[in-house]
Amino acid sequence: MKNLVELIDVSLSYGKTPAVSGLNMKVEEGSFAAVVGPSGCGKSSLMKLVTGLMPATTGAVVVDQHEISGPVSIVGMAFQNPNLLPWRTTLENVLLPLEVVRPERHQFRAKKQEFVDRAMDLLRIVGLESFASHYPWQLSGGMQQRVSLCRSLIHQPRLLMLDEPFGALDAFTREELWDVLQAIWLERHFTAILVTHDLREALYLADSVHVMSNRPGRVVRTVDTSAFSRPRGEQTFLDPAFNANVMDLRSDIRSQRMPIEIAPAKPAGKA
Ligand SMILES: Nc1ncnc2c1ncn2[C@@H]1O[C@H](COP(=O)(O)OP(=O)(O)OP(=O)(O)O)[C@@H](O)[C@H]1O
Repeated sequence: MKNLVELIDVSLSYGKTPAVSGLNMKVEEGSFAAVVGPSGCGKSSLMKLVTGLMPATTGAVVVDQHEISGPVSIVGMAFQNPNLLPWRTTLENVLLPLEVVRPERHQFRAKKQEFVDRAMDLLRIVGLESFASHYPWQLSGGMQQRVSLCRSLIHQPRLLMLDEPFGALDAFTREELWDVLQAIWLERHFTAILVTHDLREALYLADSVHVMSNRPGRVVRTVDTSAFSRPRGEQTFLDPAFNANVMDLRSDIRSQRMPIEIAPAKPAGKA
């Protein structure tokens, strides 16, 4: 299988601050990759590099066999905040990218029924078919995030970038959404890169988990999780190998974290 994304010895600095350095990573077409690491290690910077929103300071970012030098068109993005437009229904929110992005915006009137069918099909997979006419305020946080996932896939991107998409949800809803995302991915088989702080989420969803070092970030270890059969579910959490992997990742990240310096307490009575 060919790589859809490849980062080759990439560095990115913000002024004098190096965010990532010596970053190498490969993501096979059709696979699901996750990126974990200590806070501030450069996970969001990696997202900006792969989508072409930020150019690499040195090194090369290759997407679909081409070294990129600007925003990438084959990508869809989903973030922690679903950012739905409150005056639009679920269906209208999902359709929004097709109304504003080329080439679909020029075909929107002519192909509207086809686009609506496409949106309804996505809403069916995430279990929201009967909420197509509801407004965001009539939906729970988890339902809004499902809509956001459908919106990020409506233009049929080959690459889906997910930046902490479930970070704001409660633990139960989050786990529910893991299965929703897994279901869409199993049906559509796009390539996915998920940035997350949640190690169980990374291991549950991905085929490979890339662990980043402290800033400036680089990949220090890649864990192959393809041994856990799909679809994953309750049985995966009960697998001792899964939990051993969680513990290993936890110790990887702990060893990367900056030590927190705690000033010694001043003796009582002294200013
Ligand atoms: N616009 C900027 N200007 C200066 N420094 C920046 C800028 N954006 C990020 N940084 C620094 O670069 C480093 C990497 O930031 P980035 O947001 O990529 O990390 P992250 O791993 O996504 O962080 P977190 O886990 O806290 O969300 C951080 O130390 C941050 O302080």
